[in-house]
Amino acid sequence: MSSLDLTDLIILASIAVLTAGFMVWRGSGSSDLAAPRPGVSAAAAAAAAAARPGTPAKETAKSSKKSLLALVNEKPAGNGRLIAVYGSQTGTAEDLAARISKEVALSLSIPTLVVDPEEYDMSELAHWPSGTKDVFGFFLATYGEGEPTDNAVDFYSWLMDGKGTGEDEGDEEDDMVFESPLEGLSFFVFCLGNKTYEYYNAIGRRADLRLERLGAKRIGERGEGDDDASLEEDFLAWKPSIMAALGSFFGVDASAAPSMRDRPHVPAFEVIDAVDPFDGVFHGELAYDKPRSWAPVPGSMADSGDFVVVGSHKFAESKPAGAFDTKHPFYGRIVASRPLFGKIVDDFNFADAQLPASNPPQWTSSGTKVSVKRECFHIELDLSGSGLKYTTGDHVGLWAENSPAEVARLAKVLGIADLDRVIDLVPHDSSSKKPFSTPCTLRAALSNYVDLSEPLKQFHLDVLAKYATDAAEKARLFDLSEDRALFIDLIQNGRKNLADVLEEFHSVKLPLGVVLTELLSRISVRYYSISSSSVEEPTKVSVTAVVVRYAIAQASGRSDGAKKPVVQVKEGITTSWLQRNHDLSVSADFAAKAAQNRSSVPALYVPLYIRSSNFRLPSNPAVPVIMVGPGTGIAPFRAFVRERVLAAQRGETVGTTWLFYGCRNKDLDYLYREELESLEKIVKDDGLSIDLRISTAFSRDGPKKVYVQHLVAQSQDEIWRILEKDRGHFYICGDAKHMAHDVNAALESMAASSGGLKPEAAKLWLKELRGSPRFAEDVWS
Ligand SMILES: Cc1cc2nc3c(=O)[nH]c(=O)nc-3n(C[C@H](O)[C@H](O)[C@H](O)COP(=O)(O)O)c2cc1C
Repeated sequence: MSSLDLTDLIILASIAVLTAGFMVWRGSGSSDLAAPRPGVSAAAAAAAAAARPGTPAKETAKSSKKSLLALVNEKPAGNGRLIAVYGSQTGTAEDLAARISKEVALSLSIPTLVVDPEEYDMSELAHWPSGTKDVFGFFLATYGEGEPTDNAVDFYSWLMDGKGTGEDEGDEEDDMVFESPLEGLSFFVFCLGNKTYEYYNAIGRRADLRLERLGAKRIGERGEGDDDASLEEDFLAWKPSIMAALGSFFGVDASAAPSMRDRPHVPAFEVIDAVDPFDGVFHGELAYDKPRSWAPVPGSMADSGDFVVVGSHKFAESKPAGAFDTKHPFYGRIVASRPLFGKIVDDFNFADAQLPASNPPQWTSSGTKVSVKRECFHIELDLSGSGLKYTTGDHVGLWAENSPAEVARLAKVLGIADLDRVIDLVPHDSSSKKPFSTPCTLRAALSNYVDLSEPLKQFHLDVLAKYATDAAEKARLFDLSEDRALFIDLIQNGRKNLADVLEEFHSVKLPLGVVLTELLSRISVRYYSISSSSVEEPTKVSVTAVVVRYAIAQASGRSDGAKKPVVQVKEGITTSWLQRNHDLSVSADFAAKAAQNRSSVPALYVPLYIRSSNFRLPSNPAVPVIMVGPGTGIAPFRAFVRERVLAAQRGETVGTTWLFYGCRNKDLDYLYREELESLEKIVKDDGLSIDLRISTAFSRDGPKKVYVQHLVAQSQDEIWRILEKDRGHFYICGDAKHMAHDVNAALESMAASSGGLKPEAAKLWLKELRGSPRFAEDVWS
């Protein structure tokens, strides 16, 4: 097997995960505090209490949004403010909004506020008083087919049609329905998107134009970030222009501010020993007002065929009433789990790097070669008791946990001796919201609340420099924070996280508050295409996940560092956590462990949420379907195929059900092979009324690489007939950048050769098909 470059690997390994997520902890935290412990000042305790988010997020969802206009009165009048609004799913837009705000506060000494539009009544923008000299900065990500993020849906819909119905696209006639034009508003926009998607940065662009048309005053050029190339680079290139525009808007000369090196760092939060809370301590639960207690209930889990059935106890939560949502995930139990790959590795060659003396368990090495284990799991999660429902084709969101090994590594470099210490957070500025539920143990904070796997950004190096006690280390960290090429070479290319850098720079002594709230971001939700059918298994969802795992060479960041880079294996936070859950579920002593009553979240109970999608089977099973889903792109199609075979077993007439699947080797990574072959056999043996076809492409089994788009091209006459004559449906799931792009190209050339259309007409045909309900894509890049 040849070696892969990092981009290939990340694409391969992240297949089936649709990253998304947001504001997990907003609205959590108890409003009650017991008397302070000795050693904790009453002021600190009061500040900690004040920082608890007051309004539970659920209430927000019930349209009791906070008044945006109330913010006008909250801060003393002066030079105005920057109010940074973010539409974010996986946290990038939120992070950029916070970074600009911090820089404006530091360089321009202008007060700032970061606003989640889901929490506020954004329609009050129409009444924003022009005398405030405030600026609104909108950081808006685009998803799906040009859609806003979940937390920006209401705001965007209001902005586009003035009514909040989202039915219009912000046309001129919609201007009329606005209660008043937005003349009082000054604004700028930064768009977050990815060029591989058809609707690149659609939301930010539309919002920018619409704000202007409604009379708002744009104070600086729109920024556009492309996640396919480097969103961070785009942001850094845009930032100076917007800082200059903000400086002139506020009438502040930023060049008069002290240089970054000379500015002291002011921690956003301080960590204190927790005030004894009578409500208890959070042990990693997400987004609840109070810590939860868990009690085992008798009875064993149902057997599920040939799957491994895990444990025999079920825990009931002392659960919060009401519906679950992304801010209040349900804890579902992993009830079955099985590996899907044979013995398979990815090889990496490091000609001039140093391999560690002992190999971690997931890899072997010989000479200059490192072989990393590839793993893929089918994992089933129990929804019973939650009231959560799903439809085949939906996504399930999961919130992962950091690995205990990574927690221990970071604890060691930070000098944390007691991970069971119960802590609370005290904000520097009383309006700052705590990023996660407290009081909690340090173990919970480092395991469940902050993401230890994320590579550091360049501005983090400036913070580290300020806490370095050794002069040479300090100077080097400042250099790394200022010299982009040096940073890319020595930090970014090695995807170094906080522990990696702290292991090199020993003199950095970081306050815990800075670590937990500024250098590490919260663990965000990752969405997976559900691979079970809701008709067949209404109270269980399954995911199909490849573990993200790769070897990387890390060059030393120190000025006096070793010449040879050191090889390290990195793992994705969510998929490696799924793998650990799998290992635990099959471990011999698990049942005994699971039987213990626990105050923390019991093992194998995972926070989850169902997100509905437009990826749907036709309601009439007689309508033919063609599905293209290589790798873990097969996930929703496993469900589609099972559901259609079930319909045939129930006596219904089912149309052509044609799956195009591709992977490397038939015997190693053909996902659900046995299951699919057995379904084909059932169809044949029982004479079911379904035309089930499975076409496979194995890229590494033969002399020539064969991919799904080649199979589509080979069958183009038949596919053309199914789509045009039989009005069949066409689905694609998997990698957006290469596979989906190539399959679309194959469809266009099919329209020309099988359909006899001229090139322009073939283009138009594809465009119309893509815009019709007979076409759906569930893709990621
Ligand atoms: C499932 C998925 C769908 C996406 N759809 C689009 C899209 O239609 N247009 C676009 O420009 N970017 C799209 N993106 C890219 C995101 O907008 C981009 O990664 C952005 O940085 C995410 O910001 P956030 O972390 O704040 O949510 C998509 C990303 C994912 C994971």
